[in-house]
Amino acid sequence: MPANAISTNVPVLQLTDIRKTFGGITAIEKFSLDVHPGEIVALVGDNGAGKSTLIKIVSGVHPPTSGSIAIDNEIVAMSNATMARARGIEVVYQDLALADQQSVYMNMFLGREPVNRFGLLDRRRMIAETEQLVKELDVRIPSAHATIRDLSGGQRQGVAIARATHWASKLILLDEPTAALGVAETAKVEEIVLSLKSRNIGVLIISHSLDQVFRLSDRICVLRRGRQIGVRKTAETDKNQIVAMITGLQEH
Ligand SMILES: Nc1ncnc2c1ncn2[C@@H]1O[C@H](COP(=O)(O)OP(=O)(O)OP(=O)(O)O)[C@@H](O)[C@H]1O
Repeated sequence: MPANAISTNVPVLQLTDIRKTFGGITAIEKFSLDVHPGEIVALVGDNGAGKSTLIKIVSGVHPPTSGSIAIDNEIVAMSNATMARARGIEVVYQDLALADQQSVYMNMFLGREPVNRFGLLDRRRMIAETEQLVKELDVRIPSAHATIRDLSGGQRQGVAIARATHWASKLILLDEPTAALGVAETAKVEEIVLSLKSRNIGVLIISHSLDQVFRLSDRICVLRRGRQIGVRKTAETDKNQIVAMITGLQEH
């Protein structure tokens, strides 16, 4: 795939008129958004704006109350995370879902381990695929055999993103992927996120850091109290405008 793959016209993800209520609470209202292959879209908004709820809707954790989700122009119903994964959608959370006691390569395949013709774990394949992906994404870890608990926060998040990349054919959802990391680790993880563009995967990222949003995203979608306030091309906006949209304190 070319290093700077160009977005096609068919969105990898198309959300139309999504609404989500929890009892009497309306968490998301009339929300529509497209994400294209190779595009990074940032979701920003204040606490409680509905960002995590949206990620959970796209990852199959919460079915929407109404509205539609299309993957590659096909309307899909995803009533659990397994169905979303089967559609090529993977999520990376801030609190990592890695097995601490296990090796990097076991984590890459957690719950989806390949077996060889004798019905045994195909470790050779797991290690080879892990090593290749870690190299491609430049995730700096001692080896595929390293135990997760011995890695730094940045290395772990690198493994989590590498795992998502291994399984996601369409879309990766990142929910505050660097919230727990230091400056250098954050820079490395951001580099890995940017490298996903060349794999033609769509990325939807939640971040509270506007600096990060401006470093990574192609477009920024602002949410306030469950409503989409607007979408801006990152190159055509600035932090002041986005802050005004998030807070609703100024005209935009
Ligand atoms: N499972 C749930 N049950 C009831 N209400 C919920 C549930 N999940 C989210 N909400 C409500 O939906 C609204 C949106 O919450 P959400 O967590 O999506 O916001 P957020 O933008 O991700 O916030 P933060 O930045 O603080 O994580 C909030 O009012 C929240 O209380």
